[in-house]
Amino acid sequence: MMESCLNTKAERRDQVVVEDLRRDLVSEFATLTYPQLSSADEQEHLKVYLRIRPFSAAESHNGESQDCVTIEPPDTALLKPPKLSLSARHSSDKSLPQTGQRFQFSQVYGPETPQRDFFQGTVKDLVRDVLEGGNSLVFTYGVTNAGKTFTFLGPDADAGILPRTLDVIFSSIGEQVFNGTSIKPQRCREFTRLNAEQQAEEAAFKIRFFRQFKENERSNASLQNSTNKSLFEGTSMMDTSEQRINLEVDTNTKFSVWVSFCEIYNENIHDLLEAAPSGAMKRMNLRLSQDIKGNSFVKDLRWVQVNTAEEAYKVLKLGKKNQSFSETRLNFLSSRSHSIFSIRILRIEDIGTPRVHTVSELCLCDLAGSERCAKTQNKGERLKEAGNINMSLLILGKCLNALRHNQQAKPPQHVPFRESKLTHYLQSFFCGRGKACMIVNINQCASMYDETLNVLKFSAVAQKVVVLSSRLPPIAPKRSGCEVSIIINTADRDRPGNRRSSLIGWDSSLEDVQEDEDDEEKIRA
Ligand SMILES: Nc1ncnc2c1ncn2[C@@H]1O[C@H](COP(=O)(O)OP(=O)(O)OP(=O)(O)O)[C@@H](O)[C@H]1O
Repeated sequence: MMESCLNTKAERRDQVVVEDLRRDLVSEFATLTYPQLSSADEQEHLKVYLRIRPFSAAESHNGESQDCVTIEPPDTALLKPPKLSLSARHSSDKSLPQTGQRFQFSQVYGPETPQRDFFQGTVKDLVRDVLEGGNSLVFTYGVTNAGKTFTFLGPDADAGILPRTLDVIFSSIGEQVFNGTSIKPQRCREFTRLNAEQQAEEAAFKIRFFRQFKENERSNASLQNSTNKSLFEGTSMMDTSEQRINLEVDTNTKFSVWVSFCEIYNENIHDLLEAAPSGAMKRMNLRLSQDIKGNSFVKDLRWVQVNTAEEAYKVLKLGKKNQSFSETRLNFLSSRSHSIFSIRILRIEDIGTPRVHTVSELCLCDLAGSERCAKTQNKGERLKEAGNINMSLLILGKCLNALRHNQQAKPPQHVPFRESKLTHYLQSFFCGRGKACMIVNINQCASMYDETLNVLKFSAVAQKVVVLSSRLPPIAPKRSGCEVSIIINTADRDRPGNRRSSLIGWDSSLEDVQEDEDDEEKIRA
């Protein structure tokens, strides 16, 4: 973790003026603490988009195409059981739909939808939001082999939402990239200033990191295995030709872009930007922490400053290489972990000592697919992975159900966010940190009817969840927690008469992040 510029805690405490501290905290909590929403809060339903993938040649050949899914544009899908499905054969079970069920979404995208249209209809607005200082979460949901990774990442020649997001961010920022290296995001909404030594460390990491990329390019050229090749080939950013977003900012406004990439694998969090250790060495487990506003963040996760879309894309590719994939019976390249790629944007007024105005985040999660173990015939490690994947998705479902319940009825139910790492991490996005959008992927195969029905039922609940989105004002001079980092790090901090003392108090309370005790025990064991 970055060091604060004040050296000792005692030094900080000496300077706290209690009344100032109280005033700062009151104004912070008045606007930030949910559920006491202020007028600046927005409430909207979780956006849920359905994407139906096309049949593969083998699926068509094997009679999987039985008109199970019909689209009723623009937002409805009708699911009918295939004639030969297990459910249809058990006609005595009256609880099973025999004529079909309709499900409504924010929008339904059919199998012929190009990646570009899908991106523009779903995620592009969230990219605009993050450039304007908002926070957003995008997550994919669906059974294994339904097209989540295709939608999220896509092949190099047909980029998915994530590479397109990177492209739009950098084409919109254009020349206004902040090339300085002295400011780094920290925790959730804070940032810190780096001293010369820390800046040199960051630069050295980046050189080492991108050197790996060159090495991969070389070894990739000699790869015989088509599985690995399809994942890791493509070393340059494709031209997605996405239209830039017009940002109305003056020439002194600059944007500093940082990315991180981690996975949740068997309930452990791994940094995908750290190379996987060789041999019997285990990956380091990272911990979830919370700032005092209740926002979760991964402690000690590596954030890399990227100045171009190509750099960001390389980070994505290298991280992907470290992710846990395996071949399963249903998907030859199945994600066995939930991967979380986060983009943080610091909007900076770059005159004299640069001042950070907002820290915003777009978090993109490609969730591993739920699966029926009988169908996948998984054993050993694959079975354990599947158990963990299914468990965390089940808890996500429970959380959405409880949120939905609490919005409709009393007494409120406990929302079990803490029962899985995934939901614990995502919690703040459902509780006021920003907007959330879910992408549901299905395939239309007759043999997947039961799973598809479950996914669509899950989506129907999600669609009704209301997400609270606190539109945080830009960082106000000498008031917010973020400003603290500037104040305590600037050279003029000892000038008499400023209100630094109360802000220092706020900062030291931010140091007091909560650790997940279970994790700590696990790591010790
Ligand atoms: N819209 C699409 N157009 C063409 N092919 C697609 C589309 N969506 C998915 N596919 C293909 O379907 C197969 C499965 O897709 P993908 O690997 O994205 O599934 P997944 O849901 O991520 O699976 P898992 O959860 O097991 O990782 C891949 O071969 C992919 O190329």
